[in-house]
Amino acid sequence: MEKVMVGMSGGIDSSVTAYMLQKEGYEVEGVYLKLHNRTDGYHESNIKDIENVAKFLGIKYHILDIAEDFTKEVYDYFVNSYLEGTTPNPCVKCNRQIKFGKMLDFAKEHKASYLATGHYAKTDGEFIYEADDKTKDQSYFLSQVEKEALPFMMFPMSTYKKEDIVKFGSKLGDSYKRITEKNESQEICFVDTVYTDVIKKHANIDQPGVVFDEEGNEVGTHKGYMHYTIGKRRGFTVHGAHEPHFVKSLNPKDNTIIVGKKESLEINIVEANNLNMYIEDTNFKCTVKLRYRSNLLPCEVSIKNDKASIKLKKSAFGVAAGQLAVFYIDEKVIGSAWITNTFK
Ligand SMILES: Nc1ncnc2c1ncn2[C@@H]1O[C@H](COP(=O)(O)OP(=O)(O)OP(=O)(O)O)[C@@H](O)[C@H]1O
Repeated sequence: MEKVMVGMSGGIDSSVTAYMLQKEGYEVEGVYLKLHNRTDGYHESNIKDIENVAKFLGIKYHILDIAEDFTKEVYDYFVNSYLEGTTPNPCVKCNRQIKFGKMLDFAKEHKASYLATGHYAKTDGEFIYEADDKTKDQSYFLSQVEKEALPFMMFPMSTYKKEDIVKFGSKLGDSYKRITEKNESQEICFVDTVYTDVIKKHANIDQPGVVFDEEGNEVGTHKGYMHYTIGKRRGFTVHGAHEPHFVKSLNPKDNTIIVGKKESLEINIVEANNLNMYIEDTNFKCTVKLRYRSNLLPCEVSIKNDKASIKLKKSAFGVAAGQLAVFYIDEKVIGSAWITNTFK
């Protein structure tokens, strides 16, 4: 029997994933990653749920304490990005380094042929594709996973709707029902409220500063640059403005922000580095997502010296350095790169 290691979070998707793979005839084992050093009962509660599911299915489960790696690769990067005035994407880092890095290594060490998760995405071992449930699709977050990892990945949720998984799970017995009654996990697993609450633990974010317009005129005040991301339009003052103003850039060095009217935030060219490509081509046409919840924008990409220059067919608004540009052809992810600069 082929073995599959399932990354189990204590949530419904990964719990149903384990059930489905067992029904398909795989030998299933689970692994729970302790990603943070939390002492508030968070891990204990997740592990209890996993234990119940494991008992119900009659499977083995492991606990892997990976908090040190997670802190270094994901958490510190997240905090530092805000200090540097960029907008991070911790889930993308986690998928590459932790879930399909360290957790995959763990699965292989335990002689599993595959690592399955409850992500909403598809893979054929060569590429990643959007999931059928477009409202839950997580292909964006998976696009930095190394090409070498793809043949080992399984996403049994790929063709399902989240609501159907919840309905299905609630009928599987008490251990599953309990999980469906939990609150949905938050978007970023270590952010309980808002990102600024996390950053506050590491820096004094409430240091008022000056707001400039694009011509360099002092036009107002703000609460501290770390409160803002590109495209934000609230929480700062612009004296005498009749139209809404948006954050155009953040300057950590002197704690200033530059704001402009909507049209001044429109950009046509995006530069990105640290590429992770699933194709060999260096000049191609495709569509690109410049943040998770954005539309697919038609573009032309040219890659040179591990840098991508992305020429958009139509201008985009509020594109932030630090976010990921993910390249698609139809539903297929062909690669991704981290945004460094944008130009009109
Ligand atoms: N702490 C963890 N340990 C092991 N695997 C995890 C952990 N957190 C997440 N995963 C895996 O990654 C998948 C996607 O994570 P995400 O945080 O998006 O979960 P989710 O959408 O809330 O899913 P679930 O309902 O399974 O929690 C999960 O379905 C699970 O397979």
